[in-house]
Amino acid sequence: MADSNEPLIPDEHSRESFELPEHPPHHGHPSPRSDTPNAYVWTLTAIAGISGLLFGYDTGIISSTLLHLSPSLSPLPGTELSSLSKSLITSSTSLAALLSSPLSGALADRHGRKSAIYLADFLFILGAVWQAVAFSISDLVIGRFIVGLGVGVGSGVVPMYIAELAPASYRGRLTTLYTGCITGGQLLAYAVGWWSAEVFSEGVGWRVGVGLGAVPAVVQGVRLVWQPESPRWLVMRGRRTEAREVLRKVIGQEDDAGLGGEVGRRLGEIEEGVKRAREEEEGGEGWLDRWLDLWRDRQGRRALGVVCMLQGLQQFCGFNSLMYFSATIFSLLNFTNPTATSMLIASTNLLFTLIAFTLIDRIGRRRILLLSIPGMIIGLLLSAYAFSHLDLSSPSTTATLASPVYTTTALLSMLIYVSSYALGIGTVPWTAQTEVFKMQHRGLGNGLATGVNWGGNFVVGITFLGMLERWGGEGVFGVYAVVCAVGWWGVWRWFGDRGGTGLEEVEA
Ligand SMILES: O[C@H]1[C@H](O)[C@@H](O)[C@H](O)[C@@H](O)[C@H]1O
Repeated sequence: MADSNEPLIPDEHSRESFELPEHPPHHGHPSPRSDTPNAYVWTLTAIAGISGLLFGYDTGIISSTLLHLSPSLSPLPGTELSSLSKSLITSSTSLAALLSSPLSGALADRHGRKSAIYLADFLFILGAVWQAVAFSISDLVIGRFIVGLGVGVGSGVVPMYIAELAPASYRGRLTTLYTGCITGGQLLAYAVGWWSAEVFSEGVGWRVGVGLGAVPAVVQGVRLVWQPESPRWLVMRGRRTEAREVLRKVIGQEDDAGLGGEVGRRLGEIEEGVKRAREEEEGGEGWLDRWLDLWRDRQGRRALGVVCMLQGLQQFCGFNSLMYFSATIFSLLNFTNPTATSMLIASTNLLFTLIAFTLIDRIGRRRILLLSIPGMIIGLLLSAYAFSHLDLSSPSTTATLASPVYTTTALLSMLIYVSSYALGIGTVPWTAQTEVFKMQHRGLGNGLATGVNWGGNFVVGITFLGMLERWGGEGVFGVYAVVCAVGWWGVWRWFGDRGGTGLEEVEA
């Protein structure tokens, strides 16, 4: 159990106190090695990160798409799409991601990380084309569902793939780059949605927007041919020579044939980890066996609980209500250009994710969360206060027009919330879930935690508008503030920090 006397923000140098509860102690200080990634590792990360870009693009494009569907897909000419249709179109993607992500880990363990990314690309392309040529709402829902299957597989596998290629002391930064790709994809989607609506006629612009999602998937699919498998997966499959070759390139040193150099040392660590994983594996290799094995293992169970808590907090804090509906909120608040204002939110998300990129390995995952979640709570409470003075029932009420102080406060408070979110909880769960599991549980654990993420995403997407109608902005943001406060306590109580340690040390 976590020591209740443990300092809230432990000394930077006492990384042992960041351990997961009841995690076996390290043998000595896990001094981070200064193994700066070379150009090859950056390139591999960038190519893998295209999956994150597609995740962001395909979830972000829906906000502008919803505004322009009516003439072409309305059941009757001149009618608007119903809220139910809009909700189905929006949340079919997260529902599909929820279904596919838990399976992605087993797939990646059995057929390799690369095969899973290929599958995701195929689904991204098929789904994009399907949406672009949709002639009914159900066509569009199916297209968005297919894309969602791809998003689920990609988000379950890519952070793990990046972490398995990354040098230990840069792992946080490189996996944060993945989140940077997601937030960049969201911003890109807003920009493309705006541009395509300006340039193309009604009924065509949104098709261009959704169809363009196929392009990055084609680029990634082609470039993936030259991408290596993860060295850990190769060792797991007994393909030692290939693993050695990948490590040689990743480390950027000539192979020392086991003469004590970095390549031999890293390969030895991985082999040791795989050996231990095999010894510990009680059951067979099937999905159910792995699940039972993870569940029976005390540390595995706890690791799963902690990363599911983090992924749950990332979603139930309500952030994606802004990603999906900020344009709607800003038009209700009578902003002259709601889309541009939404882009401000998306840009802030991207900017602060990039700042997190520079901080995460230096400050540590636990500390960055403990410092940033209070910022989210302040932003949400300020939002609740501002919304309690605003009337959302009609876009042009005089109450709204007469309250520039409150609309400005609402916008500023959202910016405080988004920037604090992006610094910590928007990023850390993706990194943490690649770090806390033993090798034999990693694929499954990642997949399950990603499933929790998408479950939360789905729930927030489907409930937000209803809650807003029923409780008003002050009620919804108040609830999200309570979730954050409980989450802060959960992080303080249960979350350790694995920054700077080799993935194999999880086995130790
Ligand atoms: O890490 C990402 C990122 O924070 C995105 O902006 C958000 O939309 C996703 O749900 C989340 O998983």
